[in-house]
Amino acid sequence: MATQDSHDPGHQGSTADQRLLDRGTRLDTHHDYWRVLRIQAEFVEGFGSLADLGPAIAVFGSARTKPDSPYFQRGVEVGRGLAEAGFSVITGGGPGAMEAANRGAQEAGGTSVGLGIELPFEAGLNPYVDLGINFRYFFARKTMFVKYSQGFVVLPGGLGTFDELFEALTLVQTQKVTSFPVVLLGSDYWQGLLDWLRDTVLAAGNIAPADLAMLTVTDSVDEAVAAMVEARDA
Ligand SMILES: C/C(=C\CNc1ncnc2c1ncn2[C@@H]1O[C@H](COP(=O)(O)O)[C@@H](O)[C@H]1O)CO
Repeated sequence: MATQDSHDPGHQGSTADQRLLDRGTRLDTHHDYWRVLRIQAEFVEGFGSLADLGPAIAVFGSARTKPDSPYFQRGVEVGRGLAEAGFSVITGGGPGAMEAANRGAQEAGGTSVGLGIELPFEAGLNPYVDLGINFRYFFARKTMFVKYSQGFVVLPGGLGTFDELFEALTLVQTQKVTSFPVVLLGSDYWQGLLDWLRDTVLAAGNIAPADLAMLTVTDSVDEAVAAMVEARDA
């Protein structure tokens, strides 16, 4: 199923998130009352569509990863490996690393899920999504990633990927979710972040050693899949 109803006629050129959050509209309380109903509907649709998904892993990574990048290939492999291990694969439904993981999952016969987001530059769901939902609001969509997955595999990415990664880490740190493996795939890309977290953030006392231990960095797709299987079967 792929719903494509996120556009609001009469609001061409802006997104629902902008109308909720952007300067000039923040104090628009009259419309905000009605927005609450749309936000509620988005949660209802997400919960309704994903409730029967079964064990799933979310794969994140850059929307800009090109098909000729080694990380695109790794995305395909991780999608395939997770599907072969019995997981549904959830991504942001967009291009790049998301498309790669959806493709691997679909080609392996797994359930390939895309949680798209309404953006000013519309890209639409990638063609490898079997179960697709388009969200207007980032925060509703982010709830779905965490609620319906049992762990995250994170390929190299930018701000959107960091947002998803650090939200998961914060939820684990504050024990809002427990037993939630987070694997960073690609040591050449991620090791610098790990070094900074250890040498600067941990050294400043702003995180605990246990917080750093939440993260596994690997170059092995098999190891990433194994970490998810181990947490599922524990
Ligand atoms: C940039 C382009 C299209 C963007 N389309 C997206 N579609 C769905 N989800 C997206 C998109 N862009 C970002 N996201 C979310 O953030 C993560 C990737 O962000 P990053 O900044 O690229 O790392 C991703 O996991 C999505 O959930 C046109 O090429």
